[in-house]
Parts: sequence; structure tokens; C-alpha cells
Amino acid sequence: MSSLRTTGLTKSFGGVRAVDDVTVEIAEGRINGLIGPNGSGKTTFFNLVTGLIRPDEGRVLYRDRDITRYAPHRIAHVGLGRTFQLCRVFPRMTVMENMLVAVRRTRLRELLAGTHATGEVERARHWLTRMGIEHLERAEARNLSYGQQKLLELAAVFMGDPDLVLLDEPAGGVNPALIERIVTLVRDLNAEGRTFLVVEHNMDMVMGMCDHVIVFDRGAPIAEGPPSAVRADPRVLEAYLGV
Ligand SMILES: Nc1ncnc2c1ncn2[C@@H]1O[C@H](COP(=O)(O)OP(=O)(O)OP(=O)(O)O)[C@@H](O)[C@H]1O
Repeated sequence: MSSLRTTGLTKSFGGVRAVDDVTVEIAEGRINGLIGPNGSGKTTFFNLVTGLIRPDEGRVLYRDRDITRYAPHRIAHVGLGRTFQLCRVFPRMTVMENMLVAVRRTRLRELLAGTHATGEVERARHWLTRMGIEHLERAEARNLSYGQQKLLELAAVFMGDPDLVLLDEPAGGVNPALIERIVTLVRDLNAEGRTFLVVEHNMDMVMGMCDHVIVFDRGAPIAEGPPSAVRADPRVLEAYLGV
């Protein structure tokens, strides 16, 4: 079964067709990479799929369910989670509070009253431990390093128990040791059955981690396949290097 499928997905900003008639399929169970030069439409594609912006045309199907007009929280609820290029955490909340607001069922009032279910706190601890930041539970998010904030954002995404996870530049602005940790985490989570779609400019990371790579240029896919084939594809070299 396909995890995610888009048909004819199109979005223009003024005269720019940021995403131009995109029909792609993301198979379940893989680590998929989405690469392409700056401005090729990768983030816009993510924003369309996760309901942040509405397409001008086309459809988004998640596990064969049409989610094209769903609001972002509803999309998260059906099992599709995402991180952002510029990491999004609530700076003045503690790490644990960030984890608990990520759960749709936890209402803000309960959070402030400290009456959230202990099950949620335990689940939050589980994910913080997996990301290696459990010792920071009581710290305010703004006091974490950028890399730690990225791990927190990732941990919070897993509070929604997603089957498909979209990562927007997970290696951006983080040190090589942390990149290694993120790669290991993604591989482990994939081995447990979660599908990934990763936008990333770090080619070593993409080529080393992904099973399947889709290449965008000017708003549409120009090539896809295993990393070795994509890397050798003349169309890809041309898009990147203009040769
Ligand atoms: N909100 C917006 N308003 C106007 N133009 C936009 C908007 N968002 C994106 N664009 C334009 O759409 C095109 C695709 O941008 P997008 O950010 O999706 O590309 P990208 O592949 O994610 O780029 P990068 O790798 O630099 O993050 C670009 O020409 C960009 O300038």
C-alpha cells in the first residue's frame, strides 16, 4: 500500500508555480529522501501535504484516504507527523510541557493545572529517553542548544504516534555527531515500521540513510530511485550543476 500519494498537486505564488502538477507515491516502510536545488518546491510540497497551505489543484491521499482539505491537526491525527526547517518549540515552556501540548488530548487547561494523565507523562519520558534528552525534562526549551531543540521537536512529533514522518532539513544547523544520532534514530524508527520522507541538503546524509530518493526541480519531480541511481542520473546533475 502507498503511504502517501499526490495527484496533480499544484500551488502558485503570484507567477511562480512553486509546486507544479506533482504526482508522486511514497511507499510504506521506506526512508524516502526529497532533494532538489533551492527553491525547487520541497517545503511548499510539505506544506501542502500537511495542510498548512491549500493546493490550487490536485489531491493528497494518505493511506488511500483523501486528506486534501483537512486542517493540520486533523492530518496529524490520522498519523502524519512533521518537523520544520526552522525548529518549532515553545521557548518558555519546559521540555515536558512541550511534549504534553503536542498531544491533542491534553488540553491547555489541564496542562496548566498539572492534571494531565500520568500515561502521557510516561509516554513523553519514553520519547525523550529515545532522543537522549530525558535529563532536560524540567529545562525551559529556550535554554536548550539548537540541536537539543531539534531532538525535542522530533520527540514531540512522536507523541502523535505517526506512521509517516516528514522531516524538513533535520541536519540543518546541527553538528556531525548529532547528525549521526538522528540517522540512527530514523533507521531504528523505520525498522519499527514507520515511514519517513526527508527533505535534506546534506547529500551524505540523504545518500547514506534513504532507500529511495525523489528529486525535484522547478516544482516537479525530475527523477527518482535508489540513491546510487539518482546520484548518477544526468538530469539530476544538470539540475544541481547546470551542466
Ligand atoms: N509564501 C510564499 N510566497 C511567495 N513565494 C513563495 C512562498 N513560498 C515559497 N515561494 C516560492 O516558491 C518556490 C519554491 O519554494 P520552496 O521554499 O518550496 O522551495 P524549497 O525547495 O523548499 O527551497 P529550499 O531548499 O531553499 O528550502 C520558490 O520560488 C519560492 O520563492
